[in-house]
This record gives sequence, structure tokens and C-alpha cells, in this order.
Amino acid sequence: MLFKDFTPLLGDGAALRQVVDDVARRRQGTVDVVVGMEARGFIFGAAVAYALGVGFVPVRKAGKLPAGTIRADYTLEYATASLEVHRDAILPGQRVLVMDDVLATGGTAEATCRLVESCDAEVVAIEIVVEIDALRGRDRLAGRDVHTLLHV
Ligand SMILES: O=P(O)(O)OC[C@H]1O[C@H](OP(=O)(O)OP(=O)(O)O)[C@H](O)[C@@H]1O
Ligand SMILES: Nc1ncnc2[nH]cnc12
Repeated sequence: MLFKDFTPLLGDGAALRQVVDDVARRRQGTVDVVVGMEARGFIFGAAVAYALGVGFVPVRKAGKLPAGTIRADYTLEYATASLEVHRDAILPGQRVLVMDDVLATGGTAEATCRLVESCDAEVVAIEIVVEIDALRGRDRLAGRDVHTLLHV
């Protein structure tokens, strides 16, 4: 699978603003917090949280967060990995927007949804900048509101 390089989009101020404003317009008033996944989900997630006027919660690769965490394992092509979030970062009942740059196999997004739901919070929607359709990541997110800006 070819690597989809996002750095030109990040370097283009008008394009970056268009992506962030589009997500913020769609989700305005519907979420209490944005969750973004390390590392590229931090860039878009934090910008969208700022635009919505809500907080941002980082989901990190295992072993990087300083306080008490909960963990979710997920599968990569030939291995497994783990994501973590601070156990008190997402409150029960909060409405959560999950934001990432790429949806490939869906493992990252699916594990993130599990983390949110372990906090008794609700995944209101998943916003993705680019979905790699051939990898069928969407199948792992069946029943969820998944919105993608671009399909490749
Ligand atoms: O749908 P999946 O198959 O789970 O792949 C998508 C994930 O892969 C990339 O992150 P990566 O784990 O490469 O980390 P990085 O953002 O730190 O480069 C991307 O930013 C997504 O988070
Ligand atoms: N092909 C790909 N390009 C960019 N980011 C990715 N994350 C997972 N697969 C990817």
C-alpha cells in the first residue's frame, strides 16, 4: 500500500483551514470533547477542538502517558499494538468526536472507540481526512457515524 503523505496539506494554510472548518461546521454543538490519535490525529483533532471550543484528549501509543491509563489492543498487518488514554480524561456521558487523518484497516479507530466506551462515554462520530477504501476499515466501524473528506 502506498503511503499517503499529508505534509503538503498541512503546509497549505487554505487547505488546512478548509478541512478543519468543514469538520467543525458539521459537528458544532454536538460534541463535548475531541479525541485524536497519536501522532497525526493530534494535528487535526486539536485544531478541530479549538474551532469547536471544546477540549482535546490525546490517545497515545502505549507507555507514553504520565498518569493512570486504560489500554486497548489492536492488530496491525503482522503484529499487535496498544493505545492508551488517561483514565480520567473522558467523563461518563460525554459526547466524543474521534478525529484522525487516515482510515486504513480501521484498527486504530476501532481501538479508540473501545477506549472511549470504556469510559462510559459516547462516540458521536468519527471524522477522517482520507479513507483508503480498499482496506475496508469502515467494516470494523459498522453502525457508527463515520465521515470521510476524501476517498482513495
Ligand atoms: O486504520 P489503521 O490501519 O489503524 O491505520 C490508520 C492509522 O495509521 C496511521 O497512524 P500510525 O499508527 O502509522 O502512527 P503515526 O500517526 O504516529 O504515524 C494513521 O495516522 C492512523 O492513525
Ligand atoms: N497507506 C497509509 N498512508 C498513510 N497513513 C497510513 N496509515 C495507515 N496506512 C497508511
